Amino acid sequence: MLKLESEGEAMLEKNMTPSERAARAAKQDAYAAKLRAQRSELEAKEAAMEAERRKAAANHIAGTMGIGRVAVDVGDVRSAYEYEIHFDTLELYVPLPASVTKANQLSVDVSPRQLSIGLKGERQPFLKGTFKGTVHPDDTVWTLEKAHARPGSLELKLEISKTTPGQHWPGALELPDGWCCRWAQPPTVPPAAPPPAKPALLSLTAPPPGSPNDLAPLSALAGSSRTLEARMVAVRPSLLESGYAILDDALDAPTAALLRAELGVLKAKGALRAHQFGFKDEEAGVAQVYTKPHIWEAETTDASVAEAAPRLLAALESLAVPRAAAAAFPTLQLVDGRPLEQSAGATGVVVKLQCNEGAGGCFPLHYDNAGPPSRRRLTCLFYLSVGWSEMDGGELQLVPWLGAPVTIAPLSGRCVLFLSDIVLHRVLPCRHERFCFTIWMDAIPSATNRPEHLRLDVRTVRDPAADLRLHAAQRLLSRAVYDEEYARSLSDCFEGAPAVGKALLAAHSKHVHVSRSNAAFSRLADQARALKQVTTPESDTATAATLPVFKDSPQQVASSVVASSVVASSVVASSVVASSVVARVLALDRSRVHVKVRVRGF
Ligand SMILES: O=C(O)CCC(=O)C(=O)O
Ligand SMILES: [Fe+2]
Repeated sequence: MLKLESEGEAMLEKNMTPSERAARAAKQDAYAAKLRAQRSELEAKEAAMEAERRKAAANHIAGTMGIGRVAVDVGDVRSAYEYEIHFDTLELYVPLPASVTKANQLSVDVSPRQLSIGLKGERQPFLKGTFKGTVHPDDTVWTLEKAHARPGSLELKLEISKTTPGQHWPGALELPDGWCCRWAQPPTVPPAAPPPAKPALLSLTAPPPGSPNDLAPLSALAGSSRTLEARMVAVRPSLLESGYAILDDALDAPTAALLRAELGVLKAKGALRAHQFGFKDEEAGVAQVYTKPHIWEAETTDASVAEAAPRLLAALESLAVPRAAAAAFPTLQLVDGRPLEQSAGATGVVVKLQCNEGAGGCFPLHYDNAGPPSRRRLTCLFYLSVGWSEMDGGELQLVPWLGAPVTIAPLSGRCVLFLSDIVLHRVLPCRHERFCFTIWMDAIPSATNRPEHLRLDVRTVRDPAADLRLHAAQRLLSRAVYDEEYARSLSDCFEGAPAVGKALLAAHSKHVHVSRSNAAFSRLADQARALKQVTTPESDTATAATLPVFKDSPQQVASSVVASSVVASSVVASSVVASSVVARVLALDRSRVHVKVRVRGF
């Protein structure tokens, strides 16, 4: 019964008949019932909405229309990718290796169930997974954006349409078991912080007190091959575009000193043997084995090494150079040092330990892969000469095809990488004992010495500089083009063994003579020689005088300008970014200035 509030209503009720009063009460009851029904309907609706909201909130946490950061064990990388799931799209944000600056470096493959993202030319993608729902691959947009969490670097943004809008997705991608991002780089380093002055790639920690000259603990090297890989990735453009790259401080000072000491022990124990090489004397028609003066060597597989320096072997093994190089240069199709299938114990990797005696030990011009049966693709040299000075000699000289020779001091800790079948090189005479080790890495069988690398159709070579710059067929022309340089390097190296030197020189001249009997070949060689003379500064003559001190005489100013342009062209020619360039005037005459250029901070 409704309570009557107003005085007027009370008066009305007083004057009503009983039947009127009953009818009125029924009407009021019906109205109240209707109100109650309406209220409970409203409450039910609100409850349903609240349930919806709670469900949506629960789903949000589980990933539907949610966002997530997927942390995977990727070494230094904090997250593999981030995602946002919207009503009808999935957005992924994938951090990229520092080497990626353009979208066309990436290979992005989207199928209805799978995603794979990698660097073009690399065998393995760095991110792959199965979508937690299905997508329209054709309705996918991907762009490179500045990574909001890592200033200075880029990330890949993918917008992918879900096939069923509004569908619940419990996350974005299912990653394969044990998946690991292969390009690990350190985004944890705050971008504003200055990088460490010269981080060493590979470091054996200092020996614990009381165990001098101990190479343990090698566990300190765990992860250093990843650092080496990252530094190799950074020089990949230089290696692939100019054929060589230089990594300074690849070994830190204590590590280099320890390795050098171990090599010294090997030498002292007689575990290094004199360098020998086979050479077929065409006149005699038989292959002979000769000894190269003042060069002592051993391979790490030699029993003498395992016996004399077992810790050295363990240390070299721990540096994991082949694994890092195979991962950093996938287009070279290198083996990675693990035993090869079907070839009992062979790995395709050779590690040579070397000592050049100071009595002039050197190497004449050669390619490390001169043709079959060699499969060498990458040469990695590590120098160990503590306190090297210019007086000591023993520089490695690379001769990029028709380009300016690059003279590289064997500075302790320095690593030089070059393509074994494409970079002609020699070692200048040593005036001081010099230690180093070389790691040669083979490529898979079909990757080197292919038929087109072993013959030269002279009619198809239009521009001998450009066409053969990175082509192993340059080896066929090399002796004719660098005739005098081969001869000079042979004389330098066999000064102490004149009979051998004479035989080698005669064989070289004969080789050039025979190949030049083909007129087309000879023309091509001359064309290449002409180009070589244009691009090769005469850099290894006369006495040094420092360049930038000249200020007063016009001739001196002019010489600075000429020298600077030579410096600039050498730097460009060698595709190197230099932090400092030292140019030295070696000789000055009326028309030319001969400069020696040293580039630091590759
Ligand atoms: O000692 C060097 O710097 C390089 C040696 C070399 O070229 C070789 O062993 O093939
Ligand atoms: Fe070599």
